[in-house]
Amino acid sequence: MASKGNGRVVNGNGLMKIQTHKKDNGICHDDSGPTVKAQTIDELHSLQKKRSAPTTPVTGTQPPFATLSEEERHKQQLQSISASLASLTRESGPKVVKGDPARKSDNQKVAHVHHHVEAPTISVSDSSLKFTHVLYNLSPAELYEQAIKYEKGSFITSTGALATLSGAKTGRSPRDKRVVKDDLTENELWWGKGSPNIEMDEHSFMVNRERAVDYLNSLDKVFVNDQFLNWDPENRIKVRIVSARAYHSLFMHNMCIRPTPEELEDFGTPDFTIYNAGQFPCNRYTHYMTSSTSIDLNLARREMVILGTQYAGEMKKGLFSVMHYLMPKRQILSLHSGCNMGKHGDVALFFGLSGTGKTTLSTDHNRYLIGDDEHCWSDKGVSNIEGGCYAKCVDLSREKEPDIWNAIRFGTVLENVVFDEHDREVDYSDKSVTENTRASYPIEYIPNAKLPCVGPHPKNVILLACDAFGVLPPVSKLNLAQTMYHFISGYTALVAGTEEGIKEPQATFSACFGAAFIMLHPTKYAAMLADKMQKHGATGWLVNTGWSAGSYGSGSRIKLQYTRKIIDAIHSGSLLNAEYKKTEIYGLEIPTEVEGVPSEILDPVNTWSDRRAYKETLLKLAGLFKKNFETFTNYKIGKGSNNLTEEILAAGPIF
Ligand SMILES: Nc1ncnc2c1ncn2[C@@H]1O[C@H](COP(=O)(O)OP(=O)(O)O)[C@@H](O)[C@H]1O
Ligand SMILES: C=C(OP(=O)(O)O)C(=O)O
Ligand SMILES: [Ca+2]
Ligand SMILES: [Mn+2]
Repeated sequence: MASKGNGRVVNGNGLMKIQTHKKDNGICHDDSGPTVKAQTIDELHSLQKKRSAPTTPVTGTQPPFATLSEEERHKQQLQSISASLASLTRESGPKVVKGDPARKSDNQKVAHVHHHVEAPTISVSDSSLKFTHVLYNLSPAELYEQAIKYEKGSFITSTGALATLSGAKTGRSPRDKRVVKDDLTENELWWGKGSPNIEMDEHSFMVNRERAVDYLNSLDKVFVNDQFLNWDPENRIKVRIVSARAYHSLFMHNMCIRPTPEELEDFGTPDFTIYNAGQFPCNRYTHYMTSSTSIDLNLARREMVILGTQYAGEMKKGLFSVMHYLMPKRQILSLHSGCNMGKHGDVALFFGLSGTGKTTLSTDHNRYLIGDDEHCWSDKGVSNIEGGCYAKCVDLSREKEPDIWNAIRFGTVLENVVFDEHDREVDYSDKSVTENTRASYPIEYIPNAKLPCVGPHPKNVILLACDAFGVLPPVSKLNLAQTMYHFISGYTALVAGTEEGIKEPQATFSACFGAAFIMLHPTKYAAMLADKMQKHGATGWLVNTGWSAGSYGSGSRIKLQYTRKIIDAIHSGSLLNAEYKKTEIYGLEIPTEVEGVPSEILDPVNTWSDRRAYKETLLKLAGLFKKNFETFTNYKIGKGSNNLTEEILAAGPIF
């Protein structure tokens, strides 16, 4: 709208606007609205987006009077990112600039403040002549736009979550994990039978690292997340994740601890860096490679390289492995467990393998959630390693798991789910893509999250096993030796291929309920756990979240509602004072009554119609426990002349 000299006003469409009053009496106000401050459409659009650095990339609207120190800080930060992306063998890396290549103005702005990795020398290859744009700590909204624009299979669901596809891999690839064996790690780490640490040499690592870095540098843009691990401020670890997909960047934004703008300003150089080039395969001619997927950990270089898998859980669990190395060095126990706290400060840990209920049971409407998967137990108490949760969503229902259901909204990454193409309602029962559908959300999406995610020493240590054989009691109270026995065993049972009818359950034993992630020998973690439980008077429990009244195929999974009642009774302390009886073979103490749970299910023998089949199955599983434990019989738990080791050996099934 323009004002003409004669006082009449012309509308945008050229027609005269009727002037009602134009008096300065202040009674009637001008309702035509203020004019915008923009001179052009582009400027107008630029006003729509408020500047909020530093979690957003540097934009062309940066004030011209930016102080030198701020510029210096940006420069240092860019240099740090450039160094991360630099090729270690070629003459130079690409030119790294911050910002989205799709936004021309950004490029121009940054172009004259950009910094090379190194000045090009005599021999220059084409790769060093291009720019790689760095999308640095983008916000969820920006990452949504990137994903939807550029990543096939990205959609917004009816509740606002970002649905993505992880590609060919919909779960972790533990057999493709490699750890660099050098003079230090050779002696420090757990190698050999049962260990997750499959060796590779430094040179092969560098081949894969170069491959990942070259791939990332060949792209127009990469995502960089600078974040933290561990809510214990004294033991916080700075991590950088370089990735090629907005999906990966948003996933890590949710899963790691999000820095405040101030913390990001002072981030400096990371303690650990992940190069995720998951879309690109490793070269199978590279020594130690047995497939085109490789997840490589180099503790000396503090780096991890991912090739040939886009499953995002690989990054989260990869960092967890790093914590399993770093924390015990500081006398801190790292735990594959969920953790929550009651109103009176009573903390419970939930150990268990994938799918046994850590996330489901630690997310409890009546308690504060400290975390669902990865924790540290130090002399001060417990702390969550992560900033988010990663829930299985197969058969998720609003009624049974309302808090997880409600957390699936804007900002949440929904992996591999199936939804209606029009209204985008997710069908959580649909396993067309995979059974391992997942939701990743920031922990504060759970209404009673405990922020900061720390708590006092645990009172209860709950070991979860999904026993598809249906012979373990729904709950047993454990003494310390039994807790150690079951902790080192790390039992659960998987149910094989659901489509092809009924199959035999498959027993899995995974030391410390996380053999895929531990770096040291299991007895190191077990000794620390025993020590801490003893010192702080924690009680151990074994909870079967699996089958009852028969094995998988004839019995059925214990109702979540009953498991929750059992967990409630543990938390309240009422179960500690219940009446107990001892089971045969396993010698487990089982309660005769738990409020809200039918008493007949508490002893599995009562639920099986065929008692002989029960006994056979019980013995079969006991045999598997025994066989698995053989590898540990030569190890001593803890130092000194304690007899815990012998007690632990005697705490397993006896027959
Ligand atoms: N009795 C039960 N206790 C715990 N979980 C159960 C039970 N019955 C069914 N479930 C289901 O099992 C799955 C447990 O998965 P989750 O909590 O994500 O495991 P984890 O975090 O240990 O990997 C969830 O889908 C949950 O709904
Ligand atoms: C992310 C994972 O953890 P969990 O299944 O224990 O939640 C995983 O095992 O890939
Ligand atoms: Ca988990
Ligand atoms: Mn979980």
